[in-house]
Amino acid sequence: MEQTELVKPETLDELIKTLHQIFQSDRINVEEVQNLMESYESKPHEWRKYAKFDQYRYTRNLVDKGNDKFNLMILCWGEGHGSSIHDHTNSHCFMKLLQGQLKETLFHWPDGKSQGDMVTKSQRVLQENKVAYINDSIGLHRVENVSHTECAVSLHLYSPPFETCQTFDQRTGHKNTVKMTFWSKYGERTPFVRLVSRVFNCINVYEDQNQIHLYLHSTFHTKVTTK
Ligand SMILES: N[C@@H](CS(=O)O)C(=O)O
Ligand SMILES: [Fe+2]
Repeated sequence: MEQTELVKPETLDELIKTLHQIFQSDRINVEEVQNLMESYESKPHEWRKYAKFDQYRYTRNLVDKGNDKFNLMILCWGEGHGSSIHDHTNSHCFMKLLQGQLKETLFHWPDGKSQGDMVTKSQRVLQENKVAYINDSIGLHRVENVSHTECAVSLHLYSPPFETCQTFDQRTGHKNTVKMTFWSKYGERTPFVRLVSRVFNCINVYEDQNQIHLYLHSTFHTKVTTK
């Protein structure tokens, strides 16, 4: 496939600009995107504002909507955090390590007949600045920050964008459809129910594991946490 000469992006903004150019075309050259993302050298001060962590699980933070051709997001993985085994809803998925290390385990799709554990295909540890690629024809995966002392940050590009995926039970291969949400968008924490905030006359509502935080209107912003 034809490839334009790509200049190494010096900043995250330059990388995003070039991604916009590449994704104008309807045909995607996976190697080209992978090389481009790999050539950007991670500089924490450029992405720190998007990197919002949660205590309990990995977070998904939207960086750019790519003219609706792709979603670019930063995922933040605390010590021991990991994803369930999941698919990528017929999209391309590129994952670049911005900080730390992540273990990726690939699985075969369950065949629906055999009982028992899902079959592992391969496993690797991704190092800083490296880019992994997966789509549904390659298989399913689970990503984990196995470190007990270091967090990890990764940059994900999905094209076309998707909002639901399927997760799989490793022991049985049974699947569930799940909705995927953003912990923050463009560096701002995502309110979780706008309606609730109107009813309760509060500024924002955030869900955080099984706690709900209401930020109430008052001279001083009051935080109320419910169980
Ligand atoms: N695909 C996952 C992250 S990962 O485990 O590849 C997600 O978008 O949440
Ligand atoms: Fe994934």
